Amino acid sequence: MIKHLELDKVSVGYDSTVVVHDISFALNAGVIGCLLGPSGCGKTTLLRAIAGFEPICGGRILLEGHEVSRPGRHQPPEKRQVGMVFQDFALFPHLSVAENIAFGIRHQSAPRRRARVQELLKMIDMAGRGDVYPHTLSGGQQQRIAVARAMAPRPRVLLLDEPFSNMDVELREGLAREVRSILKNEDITAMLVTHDQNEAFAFADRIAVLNDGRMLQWDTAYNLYHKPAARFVADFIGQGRILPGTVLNDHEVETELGIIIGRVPGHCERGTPVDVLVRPDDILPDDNSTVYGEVLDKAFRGASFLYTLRLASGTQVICLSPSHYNFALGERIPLKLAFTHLVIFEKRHSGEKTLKMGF
Ligand SMILES: Nc1ncnc2c1ncn2[C@@H]1O[C@H](COP(=O)(O)OP(=O)(O)OP(=O)(O)O)[C@@H](O)[C@H]1O
Repeated sequence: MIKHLELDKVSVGYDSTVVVHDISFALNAGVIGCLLGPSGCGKTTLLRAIAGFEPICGGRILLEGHEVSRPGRHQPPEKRQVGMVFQDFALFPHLSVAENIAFGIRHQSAPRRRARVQELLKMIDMAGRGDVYPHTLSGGQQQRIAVARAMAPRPRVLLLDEPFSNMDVELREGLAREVRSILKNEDITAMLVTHDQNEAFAFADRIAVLNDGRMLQWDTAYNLYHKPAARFVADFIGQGRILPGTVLNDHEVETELGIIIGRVPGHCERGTPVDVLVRPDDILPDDNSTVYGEVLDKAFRGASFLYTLRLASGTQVICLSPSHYNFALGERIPLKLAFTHLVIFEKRHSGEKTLKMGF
């Protein structure tokens, strides 16, 4: 399988300050990746290095197997055949929708150009609207046109820098899903930058979680949620709380809620104190249980309630339950464990080192 985009220990800096350290991952043809992380973690810097706008100070970047960046040498952006989509669409206001899409293929023959524009208009669900001007369209329509324009020359890789962050929150996920299916339709290899995990989950096949210029995990959305490789990933992705526990053996951890079964890393001996990650879907109300939590807060989500519960020790956990369990604030509710993945970390006071999680 050809690796369309490959980063091999890439570091990027400004002047003498390195802001992105040792990043390695690869995208096969047609795969959509994402750089996800908080503000200032280096996402845009890395995307700009892939596009060729920033030189790198360590490692190598390869496009379709060809080296395009290494320290002291890099191919300019216009030679890389990389498409870019930006947050502000950057459409040309004086050009029609069709002319915007045709911009990157203006050197092709008129019949080829027309055919490609019609094909893309159809793909973005705007067939017959090629003559209108961008300002008459919604933000979502304008962003789909920006994507079509970037796709027109069939780039090796399409890079998208926070393309949905100008949209209303309710529209973002839907648009991310729509654009994903447009890219998948043409088998485009792409890389998205975002700080919004819902967008990342809706859009990407593989996600790199970055913090402070370092990549902590390169994985599927499912694994980032259920098998976080570092405490930061566990905190940043999804909701969850930490429950103190004690290792009993290589497959059991004892907690206040009962014994949790999973794979415990080999170096954790019996008696090791650990922090157990508890997701809202790891706990359920159960009338037959003898362990209780007091309802401190509840949020109605239609099909479900999200309860914040205080256990007897004072530890708080979150419980996502079907909405027919309608408990009152202050009520004590019986709970059972519904763990499918055991994720444990060394106690905070021993530093941020992650125990390889068991699951
Ligand atoms: N042109 C520049 N010169 C010097 N430092 C820069 C420059 N651009 C970014 N930085 C620094 O590099 C680090 C990473 O910035 P970058 O913009 O890549 O982060 P980001 O994750 O994309 O953040 P955001 O989500 O806020 O856009 C930050 O500390 C930032 O201050």
